[in-house]
Amino acid sequence: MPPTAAHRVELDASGVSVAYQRTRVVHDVSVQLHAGRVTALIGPNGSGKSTLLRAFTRLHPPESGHVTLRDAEPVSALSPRNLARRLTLLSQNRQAPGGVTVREVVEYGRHPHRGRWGGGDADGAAVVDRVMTLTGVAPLAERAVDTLSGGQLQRVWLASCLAQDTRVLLLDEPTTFLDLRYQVELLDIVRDLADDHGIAVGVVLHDLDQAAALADEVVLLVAGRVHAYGPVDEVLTADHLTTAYEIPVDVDRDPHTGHLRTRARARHHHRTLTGDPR
Ligand SMILES: Nc1ncnc2c1ncn2[C@@H]1O[C@H](COP(=O)(O)OP(=O)(O)OP(=O)(O)O)[C@@H](O)[C@H]1O
Repeated sequence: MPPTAAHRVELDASGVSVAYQRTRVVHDVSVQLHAGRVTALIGPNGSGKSTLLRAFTRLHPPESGHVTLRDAEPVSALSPRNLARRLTLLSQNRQAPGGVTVREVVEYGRHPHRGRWGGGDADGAAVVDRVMTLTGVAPLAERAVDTLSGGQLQRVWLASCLAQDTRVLLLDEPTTFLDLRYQVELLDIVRDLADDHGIAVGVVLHDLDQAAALADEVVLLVAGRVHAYGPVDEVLTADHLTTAYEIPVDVDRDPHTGHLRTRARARHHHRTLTGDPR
């Protein structure tokens, strides 16, 4: 179902273009993230997904276009502290700091809610405990983060983002490094945050079936431009995906879940079917 008036716009990106040095890699992209909705950003490697998320947070300010939050507040005008109260980004390849515990990293997520001298965050301890339990990192609380596995660390970063308690949650390939169980659990957590807490989620995913199962809307980027944008069924079509990924993609519906299912056709399928021994 398309977003309704009940789904307020939490982040509105309009005509956003982004460049590295002089090379423009995102071209005139307009996307809205709505309260209680999950928007998946998909597209081939290098199509601009991460760059776009970074532009939303002004880590990489757009060269043109506008990014505004609820009530038309421009992201560019907010103080770092106010911005950190409004949106958070779980980015790829964060480096684990040395000599810091899991609990300290998660507590760091509360920084925009603390007063100048570190006090004034009455809910902080409860929020930190809650998000550590939610993400399954509570048993690791006193471990040094630089001793964790990739998947454990990814969940700590997620907990730290959730501790920020923002209306907009941006996730860049959050299932990377996670084993099967935690991939499913993370996607469940994200869906619950949208459904139960009205969070607006923008998430970069490479797994198209995960996007189909999780998202309400999908943005398909190709070479920095929006190739298709809309409800899952309208974007995850064989035509769009075959054009975007330049490989034949079949789409059908999982009879058990009702979600769309995608399958890229490899050349060896053809050889197997035709009995070609090469
Ligand atoms: N720091 C940088 N300096 C110069 N060019 C960059 C930089 N970071 C990314 N790019 C280029 O910008 C384009 C978009 O990259 P981006 O990382 O946003 O794509 P992506 O869709 O997230 O890719 P992937 O799926 O591989 O993570 C690519 O051509 C990339 O090479």
